[in-house]
Amino acid sequence: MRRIASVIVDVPTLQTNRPFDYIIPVDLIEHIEVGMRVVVPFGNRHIQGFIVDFKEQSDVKNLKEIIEPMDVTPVLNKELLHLGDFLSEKTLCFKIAAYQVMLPPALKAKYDKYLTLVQQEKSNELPDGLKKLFFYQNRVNWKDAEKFAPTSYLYRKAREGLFEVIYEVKSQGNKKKVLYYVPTTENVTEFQTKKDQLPKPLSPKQEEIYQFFVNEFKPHTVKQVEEQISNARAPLNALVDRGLLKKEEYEQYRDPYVNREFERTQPLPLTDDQQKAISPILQAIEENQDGVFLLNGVTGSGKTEVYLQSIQEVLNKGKEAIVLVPEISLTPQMVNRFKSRFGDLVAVLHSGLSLGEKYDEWRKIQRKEVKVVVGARSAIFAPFENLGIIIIDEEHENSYKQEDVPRYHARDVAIERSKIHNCPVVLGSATPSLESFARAQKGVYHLLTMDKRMNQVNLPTVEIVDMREELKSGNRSMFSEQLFEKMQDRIAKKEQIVLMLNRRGYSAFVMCRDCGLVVKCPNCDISLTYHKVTDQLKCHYCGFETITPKVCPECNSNHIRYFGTGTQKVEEELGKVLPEARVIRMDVDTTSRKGSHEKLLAAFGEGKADILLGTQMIAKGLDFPNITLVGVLSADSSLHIPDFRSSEKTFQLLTQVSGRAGRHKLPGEVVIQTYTPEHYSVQFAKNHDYLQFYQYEMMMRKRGQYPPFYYLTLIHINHENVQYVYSVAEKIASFLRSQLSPTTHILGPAASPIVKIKNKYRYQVLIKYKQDPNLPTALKKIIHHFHRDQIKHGLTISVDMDPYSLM
Ligand SMILES: Nc1ncnc2c1ncn2[C@@H]1O[C@H](COP(=O)(O)OP(=O)(O)OP(=O)(O)O)[C@@H](O)[C@H]1O
Ligand SMILES: [Zn+2]
Ligand SMILES: [Zn+2]
Repeated sequence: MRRIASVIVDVPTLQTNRPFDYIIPVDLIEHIEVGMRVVVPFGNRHIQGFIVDFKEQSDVKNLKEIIEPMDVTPVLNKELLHLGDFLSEKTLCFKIAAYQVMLPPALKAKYDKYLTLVQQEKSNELPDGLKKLFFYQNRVNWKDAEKFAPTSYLYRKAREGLFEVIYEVKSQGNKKKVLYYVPTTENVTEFQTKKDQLPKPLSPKQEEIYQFFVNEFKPHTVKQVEEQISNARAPLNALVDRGLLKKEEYEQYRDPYVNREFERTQPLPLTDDQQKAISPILQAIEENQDGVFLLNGVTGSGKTEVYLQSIQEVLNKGKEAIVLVPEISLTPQMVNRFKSRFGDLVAVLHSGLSLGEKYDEWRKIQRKEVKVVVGARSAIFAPFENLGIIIIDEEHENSYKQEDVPRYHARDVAIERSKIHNCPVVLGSATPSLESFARAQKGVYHLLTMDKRMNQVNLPTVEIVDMREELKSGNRSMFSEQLFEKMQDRIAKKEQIVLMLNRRGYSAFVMCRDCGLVVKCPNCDISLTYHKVTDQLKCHYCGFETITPKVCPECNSNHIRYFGTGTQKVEEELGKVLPEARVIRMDVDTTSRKGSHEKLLAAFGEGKADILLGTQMIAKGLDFPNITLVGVLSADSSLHIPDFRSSEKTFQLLTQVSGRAGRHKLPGEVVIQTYTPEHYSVQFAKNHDYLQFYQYEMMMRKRGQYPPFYYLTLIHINHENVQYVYSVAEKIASFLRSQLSPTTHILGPAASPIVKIKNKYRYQVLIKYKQDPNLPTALKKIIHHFHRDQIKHGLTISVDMDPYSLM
């Protein structure tokens, strides 16, 4: 008899990072399963927790009882619970944080629980009160339902499939409601009586609609009525006035792609290159072999088709697939390729969806209504139970690493899941991360190469322009002569242009020309970003906002103005020098509204603009046949970020954006403007030479003792008092020196590149090591030791076992 449940409670502290035992109430014993969430008493509160195990007995006396289950079916299956342990080991996070990150955010927010009646035909079996509730609504609040039926009855029937339990996030934010016209009586007979008792007869049109409701006695929308009766709105409202109908709003099932039609595509005959690349993948699928394939295919080599046909094989075997793409390239273009091939079998998860939409997509996965998930990082936790492949497109992207707790990398989770499911992982990129390529070179990953573009199309020719020379020869514009001439040429030929402003770690700021003051955030050590539309200055770390000062706060000069070649400024300049060009601008400002990203790209795809101007968000994934020119306005700004990966990032960005040109029949050209033309990132990008870049960069990494030669761990220590931060950081560093191997390097403590965020000073200790078995224990000891100070004094110590941002 399972009498006792072990529960991980939702209190993220060191003391609670272990299961607590609770008694299962007798009437719930048959409903409760491992992986469900429950409400339990904890101290004098009621909190959430996850059941991780059952026990016959407990060593603890006076156990409390579980108050109620929150789920009808487990939200975490056995595998996901295991992944939770894996995450908590690997990233040193609390278990509860690991479980939470695997669930859609709607399940973490405050919500109401509803029931919907799935088996309509059985409505007669319902207890009377409940029957009435369902008569009027297609969903009933759980609390209301409990007034008419015992809780255990509701759970039992839900498990039998009579109801479905739905969680509705309480915030009104993004709910989609639809207006229904509802009969005001309980049944048709009363409806007819009520009509007969009306003082005046119905008009012919009203009569028609009345009959419509008699025939189908349930709530209808205007649209539903108008499928049979035209111009129904006015008479419907008249029937409301006359008391036969009432208006009610219900929420709709939200499918973000519901009104989109996808033309079905068929598999393309593969080229020889694609054939060579896919066959070991298909073999691994066939033989249920885990293993990692690194698909290194140049831009436009047809990697997507390799993914699609691998997935087809997986589906043929009755299994499921996860495809991760970077958030920013979750463009409709990418999504369409999967939807067009696999139709309704595809669920899409990205940050543009509302909480409710995300939850709906997640439920489709859980209920096995879909077989393929295309999504950003967190889609790696899709609750599939029969995975046949995991694909990570643009595997070099930093966005696969989560910067918050739990600080996991989706690639690591993918590999862990592939071992459980005995399925392959495919990492695809034209510019793989150094770490992955090094593993492939060592034979840890299986390297697959596609070094030619589709249909013998050449990679675009790349011209490097030294902007220092331009300036010397008197060109003060932001466009070099070469780029400007080519832009004129393309506009005349009605071909399209992509202009990228490399803004990594760089944005418009306000500076005083007299005293040099840059306006900074009062809470954070970072310059405020200028937003032209609102004429405001904003902090990207803490959200601080202020209007732009008209005089310098330091010296009172009125020569204060905004700097930085922001996209807005380029747009203005284009308006002056190429007034005939139609420009679409894409940056954080123009894409902040839901769906705007996709609208802008669609417009560009339809040829409604000559120039697509944007930040690095336009560098990836776009596949438009008419783009024949790519211009990069400032190749170097990403080179000067204090990060050992800045050369790699620059090379990747330049190669990716170049890859947008000349992908189909028309040949492509690229112009890269730079102040450091001699830099190897720029030079190797010019020749599309990944291999040479790799070799050179590996040499640099070896010299600097950076990954992939060394592993890194970064500890951040934050507090309002700078002396206190420093002394804690000192203690941590010297403790580590006493514990770790002599071959491990401990750098710091040092002030972080961003010294202050949200009024907290930041110090860091960086650990570089090849192998250090004592490291996890030493780190855990540090966390234990400072635990009290963290809670009491607002100290924060964060540990990142694989940092991608060293700021
Ligand atoms: N076997 C094939 N036959 C004909 N066309 C193909 C084939 N495979 C792919 N294509 C087409 O080639 C183009 C480039 O393919 P795709 O976009 O997949 O490249 P990619 O390798 O993902 O490039 P990037 O890394 O730049 O995104 C697409 O328009 C695609 O439809
Ligand atoms: Zn000044
Ligand atoms: Zn700030």
